[in-house]
Amino acid sequence: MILEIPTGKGHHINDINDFSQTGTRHSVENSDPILSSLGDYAAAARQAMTPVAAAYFMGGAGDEVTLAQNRAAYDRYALVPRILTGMTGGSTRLSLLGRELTHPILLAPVAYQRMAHPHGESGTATAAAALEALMVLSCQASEPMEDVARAGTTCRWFQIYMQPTRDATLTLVRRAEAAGYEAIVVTVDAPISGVRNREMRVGYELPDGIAPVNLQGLPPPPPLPEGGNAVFDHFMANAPGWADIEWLRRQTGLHLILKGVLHPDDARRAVSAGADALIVSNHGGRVLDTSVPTLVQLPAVVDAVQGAVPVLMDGGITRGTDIIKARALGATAVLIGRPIVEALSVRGAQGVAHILRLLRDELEIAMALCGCSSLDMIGPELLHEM
Ligand SMILES: Cc1cc2nc3c(=O)[nH]c(=O)nc-3n(C[C@H](O)[C@H](O)[C@H](O)COP(=O)(O)O)c2cc1C
Ligand SMILES: CCCCCCC(=O)C(=O)O
Repeated sequence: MILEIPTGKGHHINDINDFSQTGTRHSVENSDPILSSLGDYAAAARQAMTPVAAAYFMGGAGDEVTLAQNRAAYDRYALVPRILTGMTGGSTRLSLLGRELTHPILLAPVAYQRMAHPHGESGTATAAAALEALMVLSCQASEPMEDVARAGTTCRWFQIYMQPTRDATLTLVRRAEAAGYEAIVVTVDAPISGVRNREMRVGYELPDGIAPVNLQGLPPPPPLPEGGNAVFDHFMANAPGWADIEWLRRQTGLHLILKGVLHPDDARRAVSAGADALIVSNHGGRVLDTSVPTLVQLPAVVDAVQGAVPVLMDGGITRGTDIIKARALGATAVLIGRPIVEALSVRGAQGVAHILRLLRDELEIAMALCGCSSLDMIGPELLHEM
């Protein structure tokens, strides 16, 4: 399936072989094997990416236990489908923070997408808009947030890490407001990078020409004091706390979403602090290895917030049936991370559009086969825990 996607820049993306200045090691021709699942794209991405880019985009922290278990958690549940339910008027529609969405598949914030392909975040945004998928842009994007917002009308959530100073955080938020973003997603599970052994083994560093352009000009962390501890006195010297979330809540009228919530007590605290939604996430197993798989922890967070705010989740989603299972355990919507950059590296924006189409199709087919004509019909009674 070849998709022609308007880039928003007056031409169509058809040159999938322009791999200059990226972490992609060879071109992928249109005649390459048919890619029919997100797993097929992951396998193709292993060939398409340089070892350095693959270590960054596909790796996790430590022994990658959480990375593997995020995915394995879906296989612990079998589906118990219902029959003869009728599907008239069926759809995957939902409402989320005042927006009507045609399906519950969001694009997670993923940094440095131009390292995967020159189409970068703008290409992803174009594909997301074509497939009506809400996209979250990383503050560590390799393109200016204003350009990406222009490239795709569904790129409307902006992710931030709390910066070393409140002024710097506000600078990002004000830019996002001005660019038309509707939500600030604050990632709270990575005040410091995890132990990325896979990256260390290949000597990972950003290639020339790829940079976190939206952070340029903002103050770096304070220097390491003489005799100080690198973790506590340098990287974590200005680590954010709940007071900073409450402060940020007062600074902006945009929706405020906390990403990286796993403990039910933190979920309750986030709601009290004014969060409009939560994302159950362990950063795709990239930060604290052996942290709990997200699907395992999702029900506790859903139970803790008692419907006060929508609970989204990410981690390991590659199949429509995964989305059904997440939804059955209380997720309003899901996000995908690695599949975006895997598809991008293989076929640029066309690849991203294709995996979104594949996942939407799989979700619709799985719903139909489970006897669910709407997302609201998906409940825990569909699951058998093995
Ligand atoms: C290469 C890469 C870069 C990421 N960059 C960010 C980021 O800048 N901000 C953020 O909040 N999460 C980031 N994440 C985490 C994702 O948003 C998401 O939580 C995770 O990828 C979901 O798991 P999945 O990859 O199994 O779908 C990144 C993930 C990957 C794989
Ligand atoms: C302090 C953690 C920075 C990580 C930046 C990008 C990211 O979230 C990821 O690679 O994962």
